[in-house]
Amino acid sequence: MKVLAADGISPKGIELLQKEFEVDVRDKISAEELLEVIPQYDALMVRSASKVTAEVINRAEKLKIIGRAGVGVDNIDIPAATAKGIIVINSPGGNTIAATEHTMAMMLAMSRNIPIANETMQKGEWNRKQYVGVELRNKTLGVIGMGRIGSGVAKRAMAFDMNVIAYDPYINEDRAKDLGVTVGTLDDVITQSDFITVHMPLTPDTKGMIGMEQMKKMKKGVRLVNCARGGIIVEEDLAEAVKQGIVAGAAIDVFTSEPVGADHPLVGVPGIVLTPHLGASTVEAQVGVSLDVSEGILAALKGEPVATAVNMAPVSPQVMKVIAPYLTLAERLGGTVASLAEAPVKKVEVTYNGEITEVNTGMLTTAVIKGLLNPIMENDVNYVNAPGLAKERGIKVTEVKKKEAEDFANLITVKADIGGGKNLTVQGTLFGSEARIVRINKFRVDVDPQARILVCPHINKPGVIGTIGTFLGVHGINISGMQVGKTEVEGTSLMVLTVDHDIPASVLKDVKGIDGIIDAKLVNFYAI
Ligand SMILES: NC(=O)C1=CN([C@@H]2O[C@H](COP(=O)(O)OP(=O)(O)OC[C@H]3O[C@@H](n4cnc5c(N)ncnc54)[C@H](O)[C@@H]3O)[C@@H](O)[C@H]2O)C=CC1
Ligand SMILES: O=C(O)C(=O)COP(=O)(O)O
Repeated sequence: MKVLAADGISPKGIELLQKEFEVDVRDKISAEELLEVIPQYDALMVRSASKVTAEVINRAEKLKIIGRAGVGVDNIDIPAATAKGIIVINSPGGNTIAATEHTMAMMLAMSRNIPIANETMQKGEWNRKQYVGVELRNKTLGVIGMGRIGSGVAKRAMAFDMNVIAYDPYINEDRAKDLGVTVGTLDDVITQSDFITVHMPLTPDTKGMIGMEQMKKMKKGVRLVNCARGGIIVEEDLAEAVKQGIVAGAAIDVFTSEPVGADHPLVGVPGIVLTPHLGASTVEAQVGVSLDVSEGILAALKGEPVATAVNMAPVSPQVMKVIAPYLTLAERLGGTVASLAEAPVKKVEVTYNGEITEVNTGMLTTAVIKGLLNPIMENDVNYVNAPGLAKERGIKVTEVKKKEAEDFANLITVKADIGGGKNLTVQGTLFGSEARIVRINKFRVDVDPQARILVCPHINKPGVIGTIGTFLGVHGINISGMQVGKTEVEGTSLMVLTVDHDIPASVLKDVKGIDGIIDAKLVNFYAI
């Protein structure tokens, strides 16, 4: 498989990927070049420079994952990627400290005139009078967006004896209060702050959130910081507000369109400190994001789920720890149902019993669907596209949780409605770390869901098992394991044979014709 690492990704993660894949490193790649080369690649790694548009995504032929070595994914067309079943991952925490510290650096640089003082001194001037600054102590800092970076900035600002007031419509107020932050409305932050810093993603809601109207309501002498995304503060309005003295100063790291040249409205305005999107540019952050995303790509290309996927329901590391051992089991239960079903599945009910019910099992249900659809779909089914594909095919998926354990400490039951009043049920559990199918319909079994199994309900009479063994032997198919499941239904049993070779359709048809065999279905776990 081939990976394209664009935009100057740290070599640390690339080295990790090179152990398994061919990696092409293109630190600078134009939009045209990206469009031209993308069909070759299975994975793409970017920072903020490359724009992964719908056109790029639709041009891709093999692309399975886009890794953003950083936080903001506004340069990636997520709906287009999701529609194509392409996983998009980022590194939500890899550059938090870097961006937090850069925000503090920008606030201090702006309030103490450091950039201009340095610039003039480098020219041989000694201007002490001209560059009198302001202190942070006892000032109010308004933080808009109290996520990872916003909280980090608030914490550090308090160490500078600033009062912090925050606005975030999705904030956990207890957490903010624990930090010692006052929670207010957007208007409170705008009217009460001496410094305002923004730390939210660029969305239709946040775009242009701070324009001339808001700036006119701000305190005299207010200073603004944007180390989040260009466009949250309207650039032309900010330039004008600083020129007119409505805003005393600004420190800006990010721009609506990057890179920025001398013609940008914020360039050359006295009182505005600019950096060329350096928030994440520390050695430590770049190693961190590169490793995070490379590990995610390695996992995704092996078909494993990635907790940092942004186009899937998020899964916390704590939940992931609980559910990870069950993912393969869930997928194989889904695959078993697909292989045993005589008619298209209309509804799937996934029931969880035992301790596992204490966490969000959404990803396990997605794993069941992935397993159910993979054997029957032309294209790869993954954690991103599985729910949408099930919906498209009209398969209704429900989840049931029952705290009480049944015969096993934890149990997953997949019940499929295959129409005509018929259901198919497969149950599985973990014995230690080993997956086991413990029931198929009414038959209690103990099957290792590996390789290939032949599932044969049959009449419980002498000779049936021997006949099938001999028949498969004649066709060169070796049996390496066998189980006979009990049932309350008198006179019938279920034989599950682990076979070392594929069974051609014609042989399978003849197996069904053996006296006493009710049915014969092959479950090929290699295809699930
Ligand atoms: N300059 C740089 O190099 C870097 C910039 N960033 C940018 O910083 C921003 C924040 O990053 P993180 O703190 O890691 O993200 P985060 O996801 O932890 O926090 C974002 C916060 O914004 C809040 N939010 C969303 N909509 C809002 C609204 N309408 N009004 C107020 N708050 C709103 C969310 O509730 C959340 O708490 C992102 O845009 C990211 O791209 C991140 C890293 C480096
Ligand atoms: O992580 C983010 O959101 C950033 O803005 C960092 O961008 P970069 O990777 O430095 O181009």
